[in-house]
Amino acid sequence: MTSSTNGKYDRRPLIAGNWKMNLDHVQGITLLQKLAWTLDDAGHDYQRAEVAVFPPFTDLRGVQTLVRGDDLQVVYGGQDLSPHDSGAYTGDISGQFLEKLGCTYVLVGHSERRAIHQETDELLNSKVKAAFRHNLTPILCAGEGLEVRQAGNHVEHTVSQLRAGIDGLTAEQVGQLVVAYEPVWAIGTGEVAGPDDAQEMCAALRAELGSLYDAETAGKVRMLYGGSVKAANAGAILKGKDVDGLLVGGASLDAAEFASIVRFEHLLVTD
Ligand SMILES: O=C(CO)COP(=O)(O)O
Repeated sequence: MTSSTNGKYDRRPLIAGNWKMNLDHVQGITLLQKLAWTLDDAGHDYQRAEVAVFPPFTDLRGVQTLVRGDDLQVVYGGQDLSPHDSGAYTGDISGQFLEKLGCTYVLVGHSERRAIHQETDELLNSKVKAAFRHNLTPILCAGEGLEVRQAGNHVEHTVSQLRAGIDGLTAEQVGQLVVAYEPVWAIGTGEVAGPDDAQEMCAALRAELGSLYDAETAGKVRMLYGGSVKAANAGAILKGKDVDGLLVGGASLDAAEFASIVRFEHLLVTD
């Protein structure tokens, strides 16, 4: 991925910051303001690389107000959503509410949701469908743990998570999807999958979509890599031709670091 037009298909690079359970709504606004200023000062062209943040739910209203008030081009989304639209689901958040708050995206199936909350592929499939019902673009996360990687079954494992997550979607929906490959062993550990690993998996995921749907549909899907991404390694990972962006955790909490990931020179090459 070296441009905003990846060959025949227009896959605008997406650099996404997952804040996880960090930053209260005041801290969140401060970070977003700083990020926007830094990117503006650098003359960032959002058409060349889209920038998204995923704050905690309690920050979203403040983020919406700031984005609207200051006319920011940064987009945002929820870190999760309920498979249901409303009702007696204490503690859950409906896609309907996220849509009302101006969210563009929603993360589905982050490995921390899969591991800590035991979310199954079947549940995640209903969350993906709930996202589409509320005009949110799901970012479906998939990736293997260390044991699976060591056994050499990482491609099969991750591809099967993707297959289960998109069960029953139309080709039109799949074409809008974003998929994030996040190897669990590389999240928050400082271990990064090598650029070749990221490319191998993104290509395998795309190939699977090609065989389940068709090449044109698969060619539209943006594939992100996530796991210990920093400004120092972002460029090498983004060189993979099937890697269309990054899902950044820890480094997205530092405005300057995240802005330099967004601004990595490879994103700015014109073709
Ligand atoms: O889980 C991640 C993003 O969703 C990756 O987190 P880190 O970048 O902190 O490893």
